Amino acid sequence: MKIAVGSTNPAKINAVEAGFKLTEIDVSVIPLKVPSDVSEQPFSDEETIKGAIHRAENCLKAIDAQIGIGLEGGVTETPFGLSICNWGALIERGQPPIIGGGARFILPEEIAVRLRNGEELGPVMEDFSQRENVRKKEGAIGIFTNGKITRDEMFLHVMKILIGQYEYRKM
Ligand SMILES: O=P(O)(O)OP(=O)(O)OP(=O)(O)OC[C@H]1O[C@@H](n2cnc3c(O)ncnc32)[C@H](O)[C@@H]1O
Ligand SMILES: [Mg+2]
Repeated sequence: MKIAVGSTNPAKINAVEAGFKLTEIDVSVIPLKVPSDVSEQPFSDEETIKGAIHRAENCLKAIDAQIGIGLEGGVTETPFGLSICNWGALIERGQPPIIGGGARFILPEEIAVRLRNGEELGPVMEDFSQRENVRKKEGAIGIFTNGKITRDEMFLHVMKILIGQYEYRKM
């Protein structure tokens, strides 16, 4: 089965491949650079979910895959500080989107301040950690959890939530 993923970020692609490896479904995963049609740095759950859905929809418009997947990273304000939020959408052609979210934590205030001033988390994390391509590797979550949970592990969890719901719908 052809599965199109609306990203070329290896942290996301690895998670999609690892997610389907846990199933009986034989897939070929096709990474596609498609627009999310939301801001580069989504700033609410709503905007982040929209980004994930748009990526999945735009995949299905771009090629003849049976399933489109969108994974989107964002942040959202809470009474306790700015939280990371990550959302995924799995769309089977002709069906409504299946949606699921990822693990969260509150960002240190020095990072949050920079995002509220319009910077993007990816570059801020590179600057803060003095490491390159953080968003494609461990991610902010990897750095601030001391490597306990990396960005691809977090997205793998999202993929399990999506694929599990997809299987449940088929039962
Ligand atoms: O190529 P794409 O698929 O766009 O992958 P991305 O890394 O840019 O990921 P998103 O667009 O989904 O994430 C939105 C923004 O948040 C950043 N971001 C999200 N989670 C992150 C994390 O864990 N570590 C570093 N940057 C992160 C990312 O760089 C973007 O600025
Ligand atoms: Mg991006």
